[in-house]
Amino acid sequence: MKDQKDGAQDKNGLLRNVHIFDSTLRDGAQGEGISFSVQDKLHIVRALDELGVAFIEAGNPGSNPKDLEFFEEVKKIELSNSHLVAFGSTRRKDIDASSDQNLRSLLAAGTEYVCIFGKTWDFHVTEILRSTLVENLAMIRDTVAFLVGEGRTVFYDAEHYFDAFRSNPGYAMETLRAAAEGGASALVLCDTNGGTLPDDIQLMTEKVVAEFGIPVGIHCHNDTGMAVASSILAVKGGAVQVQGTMLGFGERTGNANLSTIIANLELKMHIPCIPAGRVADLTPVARRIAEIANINLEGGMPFVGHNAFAHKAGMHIDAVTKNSTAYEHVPPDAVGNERTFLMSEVAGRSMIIEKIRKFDPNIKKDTPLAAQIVARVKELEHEGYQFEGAEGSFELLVRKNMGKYKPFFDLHYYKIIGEQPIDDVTCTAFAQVKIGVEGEMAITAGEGDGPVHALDCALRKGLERFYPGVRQIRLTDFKVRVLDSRSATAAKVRVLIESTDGEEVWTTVGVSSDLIEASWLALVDSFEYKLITDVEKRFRAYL
Ligand SMILES: CC(=O)SCCNC(=O)CCNC(=O)[C@H](O)C(C)(C)COP(=O)(O)OP(=O)(O)OC[C@H]1O[C@@H](n2cnc3c(N)ncnc32)[C@H](O)[C@@H]1OP(=O)(O)O
Ligand SMILES: CC(=O)C(=O)O
Repeated sequence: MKDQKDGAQDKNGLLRNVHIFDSTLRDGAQGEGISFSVQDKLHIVRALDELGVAFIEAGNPGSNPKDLEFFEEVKKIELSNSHLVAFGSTRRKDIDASSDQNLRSLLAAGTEYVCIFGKTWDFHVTEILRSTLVENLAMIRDTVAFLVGEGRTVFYDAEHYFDAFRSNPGYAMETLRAAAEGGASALVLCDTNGGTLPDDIQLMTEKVVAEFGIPVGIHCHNDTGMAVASSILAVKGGAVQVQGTMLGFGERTGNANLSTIIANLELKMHIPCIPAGRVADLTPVARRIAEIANINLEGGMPFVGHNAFAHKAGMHIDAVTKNSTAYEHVPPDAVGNERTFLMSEVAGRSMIIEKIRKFDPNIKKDTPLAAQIVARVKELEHEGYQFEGAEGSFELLVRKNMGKYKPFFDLHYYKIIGEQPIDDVTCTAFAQVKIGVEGEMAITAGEGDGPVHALDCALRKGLERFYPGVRQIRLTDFKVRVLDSRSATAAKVRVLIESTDGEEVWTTVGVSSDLIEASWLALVDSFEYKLITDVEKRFRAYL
């Protein structure tokens, strides 16, 4: 790494002015609820390499057999943009570096890069290591020198650097000097407890940058909610390596979120930190990593969340359709995300017009139809509907109001019989449905694990004969929300059903004071949505 102004070309010929050091697989794995299998780790390595982070801290080979197995497996992957880094601590006190088992494991991992953390804070040396300040300096110097002697490039993580500097600045600097003397290639300042504010981070980073002729890095935890800001200010203070985790995974409140940092460095500060053009892969990579980690990516996460470019207020939607910069700080596709408009009672005609254009590209904003649909949406939202997350039902509503909808079946009745669960029998409900399709009647029955499942089975059986496409529908989510809990059993409920046919995913909504009826309404919308879109697909294929 060189000076930020010059940029640095690594051995793959990539120019980066700041190096991103991803610790998702190490510090991220210390987050609650995160447990990566070896396969998960390999998938994440591929995703990060595709994004082009410079370094992937892949784990602690001295920690557990899973990390050891991972280091064996990862050798088989050829990386295009990233370098793997093995992580561990300085040698144990009062022994030779060469006989330290953890350091032996680090060498066995076979990575060119190694990251070593050591104690910077005098209090940690005496109270946690229970050693002397002099021995700690020797542990740092010996460890780095030993690994460098074995041909490794060593980054030195100064644990608790900022607390240490406040407590005993002279000793904090001595620890960094010990690492530099050992041959460290970067000094990384860690806000381990995450309690330092961004302006202090910048000042204390500047001091180290001025003192040592070695690249300086930053590693922030998010305990004050400012890890991203602190990392950015450290860069302003001269740091050229930023450590963090994708999506901010990590112990306690997490680590600095690299998806936010990368976007800000690239798009706001114009500091290259991943290969040119790759910032447009940020959202798909972030979502893939969330998927692998089995964590729900927060909708409101900057740049990559589902809501990062979702507009709901009518006036905002109107403005964005005229000129997106009116309410967007960057174009969503700059980070691989998408703009969405959320349908709700606070929407206006512009929002509706965008939806209607799918069916009639020539429609104008002042058409009475737009006002009619807005009024109907607002009326239904007043009754308890919510179309924001129910695009399927909203689309049917638009079609019905435009006269572009013909029902596929008529319901004559449905009946539910609840059963007490019997040992070894999973079905707890029975439903009967009578429908008519173009003059023909069908009475079908279904058993299910609960009344909605039973209704789904009965309706599906009735429709399959006429519309074989319904066999592809699978219900993937079912959510119930009580709308007025003060009315006890008479309260209205809103049911949202998510369905898929393997290609598309759609959500539908039903509202009633009766849970079964609300579920039925959402279920019928789901089937109708599938049927109408199938008809249209066939029609388009025919054309
Ligand atoms: C800030 C950070 O995130 S640092 C990384 C923290 N990550 C982890 O702890 C996850 C991986 N850790 C592990 O798997 C285990 O802790 C191991 C395998 C590394 C060590 O396990 P054990 O040998 O059973 O030790 P244990 O975890 O109970 O205690 C830690 C030991 O390391 C010592 N230690 C802590 N930091 C350092 C350091 N920088 N250099 C040398 N020794 C250290 C402690 O003094 C303690 O030794 P002691 O019992 O002689 O006082
Ligand atoms: C090294 C590290 O993870 C820390 O100090 O926070």
